[in-house]
Amino acid sequence: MPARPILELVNVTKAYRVGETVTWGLRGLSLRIYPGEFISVMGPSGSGKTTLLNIAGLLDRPTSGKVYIDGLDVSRLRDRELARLRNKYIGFVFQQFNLINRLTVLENIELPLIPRGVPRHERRKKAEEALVSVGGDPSWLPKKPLQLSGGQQQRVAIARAIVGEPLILLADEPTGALDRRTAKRVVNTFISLNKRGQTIVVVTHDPEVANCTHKIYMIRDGNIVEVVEPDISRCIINTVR
Ligand SMILES: Nc1ncnc2c1ncn2[C@@H]1O[C@H](COP(=O)(O)OP(=O)(O)OP(=O)(O)O)[C@@H](O)[C@H]1O
Repeated sequence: MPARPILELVNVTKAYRVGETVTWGLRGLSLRIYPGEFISVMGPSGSGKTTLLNIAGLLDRPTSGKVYIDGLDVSRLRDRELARLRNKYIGFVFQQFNLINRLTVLENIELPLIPRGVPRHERRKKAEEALVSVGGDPSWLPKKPLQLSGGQQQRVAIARAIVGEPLILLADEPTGALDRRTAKRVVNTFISLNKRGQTIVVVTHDPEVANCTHKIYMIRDGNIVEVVEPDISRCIINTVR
């Protein structure tokens, strides 16, 4: 295992204040993720999984504690610097697809490549490759997201997350909206991305998805309570159902 984690959370808390009420999303969580790892996070509803991904993905800041990306303390960075790091390091698949409905599928997928100055024809090629690799069809490219089914939209969102070859892919319930056959394809995509070195963190309620990863972090009340060894024979791609 390389010495330096690609992502490290140290004693991270997150408090949500609504009026007088404070809800704790995370309560002093620490976590290290090394390059090439493929991990999953499971836990009951409200345990802090989405909060964890938002903080790890630099979409939100902790109330206290430290977040390091590739050894860099991101706590003091301004929003613009955070956004730059996010574009370079992180691909995000959201529970709700979060596609931009007035843009075409192609325009959605190529978005992360625009700040990097990738020429138009190359953006198109990479976008098409990313879409096909997650089981999508090139005929979707000129369409608007709302002309596609929910499962198709989620595949577009995954294509957008991987098109820029991020160092870390963070996925929040990536198969939740997909039928089983499509879910298998998406998990296969994650597995082959990981084999090519992609670091992946997947939040999932589905044990058949978690069992395809290398390590399962169980989270409860804003903290990791257990690390479980997956059973690969119970990975969705190895089940006949
Ligand atoms: N924006 C917010 N404002 C107030 N409380 C919030 C906010 N976001 C999350 N919380 C609270 O923080 C805690 C953790 O929420 P989080 O969404 O991270 O859980 P989760 O494990 O992802 O849940 P689920 O599986 O239902 O998506 C919950 O008690 C939740 O109500």
